[in-house]
Amino acid sequence: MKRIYTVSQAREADVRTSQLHKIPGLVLMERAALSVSDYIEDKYAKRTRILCLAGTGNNGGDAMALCRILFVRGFDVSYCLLGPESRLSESAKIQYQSLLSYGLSSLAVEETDFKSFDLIVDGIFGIGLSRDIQHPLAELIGEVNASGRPVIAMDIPSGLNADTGAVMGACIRASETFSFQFLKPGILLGQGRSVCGQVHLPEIGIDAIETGATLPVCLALEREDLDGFLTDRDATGNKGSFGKVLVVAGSEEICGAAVLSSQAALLSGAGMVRVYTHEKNRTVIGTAFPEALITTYGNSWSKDEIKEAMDWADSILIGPGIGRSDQAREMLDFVLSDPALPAVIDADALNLLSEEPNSLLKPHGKWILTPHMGEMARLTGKGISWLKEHALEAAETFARDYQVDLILKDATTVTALPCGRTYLNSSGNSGMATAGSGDVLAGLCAGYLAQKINPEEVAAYAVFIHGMAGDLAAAKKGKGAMIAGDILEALPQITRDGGAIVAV
Ligand SMILES: NC(=O)C1=CN([C@@H]2O[C@H](COP(=O)(O)OP(=O)(O)OC[C@H]3O[C@@H](n4cnc5c(N)ncnc54)[C@H](OP(=O)(O)O)[C@@H]3O)[C@@H](O)[C@H]2O)[C@@H](O)CC1
Ligand SMILES: Nc1ncnc2c1ncn2[C@@H]1O[C@H](COP(=O)(O)OP(=O)(O)O)[C@@H](O)[C@H]1O
Ligand SMILES: [K+]
Repeated sequence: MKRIYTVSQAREADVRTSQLHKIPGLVLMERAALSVSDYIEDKYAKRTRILCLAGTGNNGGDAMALCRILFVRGFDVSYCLLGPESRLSESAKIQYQSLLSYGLSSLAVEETDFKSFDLIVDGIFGIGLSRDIQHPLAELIGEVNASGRPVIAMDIPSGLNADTGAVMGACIRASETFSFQFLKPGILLGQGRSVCGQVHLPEIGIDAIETGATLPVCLALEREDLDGFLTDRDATGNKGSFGKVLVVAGSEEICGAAVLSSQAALLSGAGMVRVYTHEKNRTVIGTAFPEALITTYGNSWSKDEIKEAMDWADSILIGPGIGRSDQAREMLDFVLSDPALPAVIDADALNLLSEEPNSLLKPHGKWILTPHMGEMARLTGKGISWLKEHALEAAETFARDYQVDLILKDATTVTALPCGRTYLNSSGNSGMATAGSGDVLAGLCAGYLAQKINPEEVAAYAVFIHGMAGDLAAAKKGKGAMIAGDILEALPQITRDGGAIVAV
């Protein structure tokens, strides 16, 4: 599991390390530069022409320290200092003076042809970027990007907001990013994934900070974390003991969502799935998914029937394809009046809730909400572009205010828990932007909930596994051709192998 630190958390960790362990910032800077120079030495020949672009802050200090180390190691390296000497931070000034002592002075940037270098190092801005980049640096960044040369970004590509992933005026498009010690949210959110390239996380000796109510922990799951998630299936278990899922899905006009979500619930390992749907769907669901139990309603639905199904179930999923009719609203109200049943609330159920979000405030147990950005916009009244720039904050606030697990689906899905812990998902790909993909995720969540597998963290793990299945589907079919059924089909490939879950 990787830690993700916001700018203020990264700064707090730096200060803490310096104060508690008496390690000066210069030592951390040296280690940051060493981690990149070791990498360059492994990957590039000594004749490689390298240009380090250095701003006046500590990010520039990192780049100048790197320039010195590479020079001492025999590389053909130069640097451009992008700003007056008078603006240099304390540590950057020391790095600059050290370079001068080796006889290395800064190239004049206006006379520098970026194309004449084989590798460019971006140390213009790091986490200290505080406003939009403007002329002339914005044009310079454009020229670096247009040069077509590989770029290694120190800490974060210059111009990327480290907290949100928004591009601030202009942004370096890096082929590789060395994020020192901790990931930053902006590397995964917003434009981060498209401008960071391959991300490295070198240890440079910064202490992890203790995090509490004021500092929520943000994490990224990795494949190894799944080892402890799915426990061995009890050899003596039966279909009743492996969890029963009630899926309230589909309506008179819509059927596919019910099939996809209920199949995902069963493929998660749950013992039984019962679909509660409109009678018109019985034949289609029975044919497409003969393993499902099916209970149907017609023009009117029966409270007794759905209550009986809820009493039977260990978890419920409500929403995919239920529409926004009065009937759907009544069913949703009834289902949510049972605080004991763990529930996944998806799709149309979220749209219905957005008409009266206060109903989320009534007492409840485990509720997982799975909005995409459009549904989140309706739930919160905020615009989609605002939400995209504030995904982390929006998800954390919603989870805390309504005491629900909030899965905010996007290219990088944010899962926020009411306790303050948040996950940014790193699996998955753009091929998953295909109709029905979200239904599969909702079914997975309900399936794991019914099995009572690590209920606290189940939402984040389901998102990660869903993304892994999407990656397998993309490998097999291609991102353009894969459909939600391919994600379903890939789920069984994520299997246990000697205690470790591996994608085969
Ligand atoms: N501390 C540690 O222990 C370690 C820290 N490390 C490194 O330090 C980095 C953080 O360094 P930092 O705080 O000095 O900020 P940095 O990103 O260099 O930029 C600040 C300068 O930019 C300026 N500026 C901002 N926006 C601007 C704009 N749009 N256009 C123009 N100017 C703008 C700003 O000016 P001001 O806002 O004050 O006017 C200031 O002069 C971090 O990312 C990592 O690489 C590593 O060495 C590991 C150990
Ligand atoms: N570019 C992308 N990269 C990774 N995952 C994506 C991307 N686009 C969409 N997804 C994932 O695909 C799923 C789409 O869900 P949703 O929008 O609810 O689809 P639907 O309503 O059609 O089922 C979500 O889990 C989302 O995180
Ligand atoms: K940078």
